[in-house]
This record gives sequence, structure tokens and C-alpha cells, in this order.
Amino acid sequence: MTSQLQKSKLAFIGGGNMAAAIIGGLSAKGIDKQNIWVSEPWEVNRNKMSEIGVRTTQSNVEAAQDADLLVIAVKPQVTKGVCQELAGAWAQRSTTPLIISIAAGITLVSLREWLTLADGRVPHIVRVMPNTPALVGEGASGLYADKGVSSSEKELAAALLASVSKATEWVDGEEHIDVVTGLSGSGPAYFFALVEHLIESATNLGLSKEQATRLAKQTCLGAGKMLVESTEEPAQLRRNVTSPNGTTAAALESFETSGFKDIVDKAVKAATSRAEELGTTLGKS
Ligand SMILES: NC(=O)C1=CN([C@@H]2O[C@H](COP(=O)(O)OP(=O)(O)OC[C@H]3O[C@@H](n4cnc5c(N)ncnc54)[C@H](OP(=O)(O)O)[C@@H]3O)[C@@H](O)[C@H]2O)C=CC1
Ligand SMILES: O=C(O)[C@@H]1CCC=N1
Repeated sequence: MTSQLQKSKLAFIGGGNMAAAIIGGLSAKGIDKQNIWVSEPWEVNRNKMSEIGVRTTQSNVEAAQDADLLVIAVKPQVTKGVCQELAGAWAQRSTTPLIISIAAGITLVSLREWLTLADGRVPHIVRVMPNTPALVGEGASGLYADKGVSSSEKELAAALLASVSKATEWVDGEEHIDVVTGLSGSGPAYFFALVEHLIESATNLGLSKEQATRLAKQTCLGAGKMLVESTEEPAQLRRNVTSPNGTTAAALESFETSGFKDIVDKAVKAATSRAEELGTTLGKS
């Protein structure tokens, strides 16, 4: 973590699942919780944040007061209102925080318009697509900076995400943030769904749910660790498990006969398209 991040005042607008994951990861990394403000209207989520030890408020404007870096962590559908509220409150401020928007699909064109101050100034904005494994310091994040974002601001944004992510990737086109959303933003849910199905299948075949759960979870973790730590390609790791005419070959053939590649391809495209659609229906494309 950079010293600049350690001494920055961080504000999170919205204290839901993704904010909790990032803040939990930051807190585990030892960042000063007194430097983190969260605004959250829902008392239950606000209390969860208070229990972590960060400062909480119902007021977005109060959370954003004097912030160096502000994370917009509300649903895409409420992003416009939040941005306009903040822009209104910042009219008298000589400086504005670096904005990090994690809202799926919401484009820089929209964010810029909604965040423009009365005197025409526009805060600097970085779009980021993180994922919930940030909570355990194993996040994967894609980033794209608006024009005008300085290299030190890019470093600050990257430092925030890198402190909770093992893969922090600047993408070379804004539209690629939607692809990151379809890959790693939504990705943890794909693996959770696969594990749910594995447990159900093994339970139906006679294992106890508890045993099946332990074995499936550890298989997922072990495979993930090999993917990250091995120098071999995913395809080679797959081949290493697959004995000719053995059990894995039988399962993989079944996957392919059921159209596995196509199923995954369609799912990633569906998520990517949904992100694009959110951008066009909720804002400006
Ligand atoms: N969850 C994920 O895995 C990921 C999510 N994202 C993005 O992160 C953003 C947040 O998602 P997620 O954390 O899942 O959503 P959540 O609904 O869990 O969190 C959003 C929080 O914002 C609160 N909120 C609603 N309106 C306001 C407001 N006007 N001001 C301040 N807070 C408000 C909500 O309160 P209430 O419930 O009362 O409405 C809620 O607690 C989304 O834009 C999503 O696209 C990005 C990557 C991954
Ligand atoms: O499902 C969603 O829309 C958000 C964005 C990526 C993960 N969750």
C-alpha cells in the first residue's frame, strides 16, 4: 500500500456488499479506519460498517467532506442522483476528490455530466470493476481512467484496488470495463454456482452434504491456487488431470456434449451486454 493511500481520506457512498468487501480488505491490510467514511441510508448496513470500525453517516455530503478519494458504491440505478447531490454540494469547494465509480455499466460520459459543478469544473474520474473476493485480499479489478486523470491519481486508484486485489488491470478502452464485468466482476458468482451444483450432484449420489461441501470447496480453492501459482497454462493443468479414457475424460466429454463452451461464452456475453445496457438505459452511451 502506498503512503499516499495511507494518509488519504477515503469516502464510500453506499455501504453494501461491494463496499463491505473492499473496506474489509483494506481493514485487514491495516489502513487507518478513522480515515474511512461510509454513507449508507440503511441502518443494518450502517451498523455493519460501524462494527468494522469505520466512520458512518446517513449523509453522502458529510461522508464526502474533505475526501481525497471517493468511491461510488451504489447500484447503477441510483448513481445519477448520488453524483448530482455531490456535485451540488461541492460548488463551494476549491478541490474535488478523485472519483472511483464501481457502478456496473455507467459510462464516463454520464458520470462526467452528472458530476459537473455549477462553475463547469468536472472531478477526475476512474471507472473500476472490482469483485467481492477483495474481502479476503484476493480481488481482481479492471480500471479505466478518464482523460485528465494524472499519473499520481492513477497510482492512488491502483493502490486502493491493489491493496485488496491480486490482479489489477488497466484496460485500454472504456468498453473493456464491461467485459471485465462479465469476466471477473460477476465471475465469483459463476464459481459459487458451479460449486452449488457440484455439491448437489455428489449429495444426490450418496455423499453427505457436509462432506460434499468440504470436498467441493477445497477442490475449487486448490484448482484456483494451481491456476495462480503454476507456470502451466489452464489447458495443460486440465490435461494433467485427464487420464486417457479415464473418469475426467468422461466428465469433460459430457460437459462438451452439453455445450459447455457455448454456455460459458453466452453467459459472459450476457453479463457484458447487460453492463452495456445499464449504461445506455440509465445514462448516456
Ligand atoms: N456485488 C458485486 O459483486 C459487485 C458490485 N459492483 C457494483 O457495485 C455497486 C454496489 O453493488 P453492491 O454493493 O452489490 O450493492 P448493494 O445494494 O449491496 O449496496 C449498495 C448500498 O447503497 C445504498 N444506497 C442506496 N441509495 C443510496 C444513496 N442515495 N446514497 C448512499 N447509499 C445508498 C443501499 O442501501 P439500500 O439497500 O437501503 O438501498 C445499499 O446498502 C453497484 O453499482 C454494482 O454494479 C461492482 C463489482 C462487483
Ligand atoms: O451483478 C451485478 O450487476 C454486479 C456487477 C458485477 C457483480 N455484481
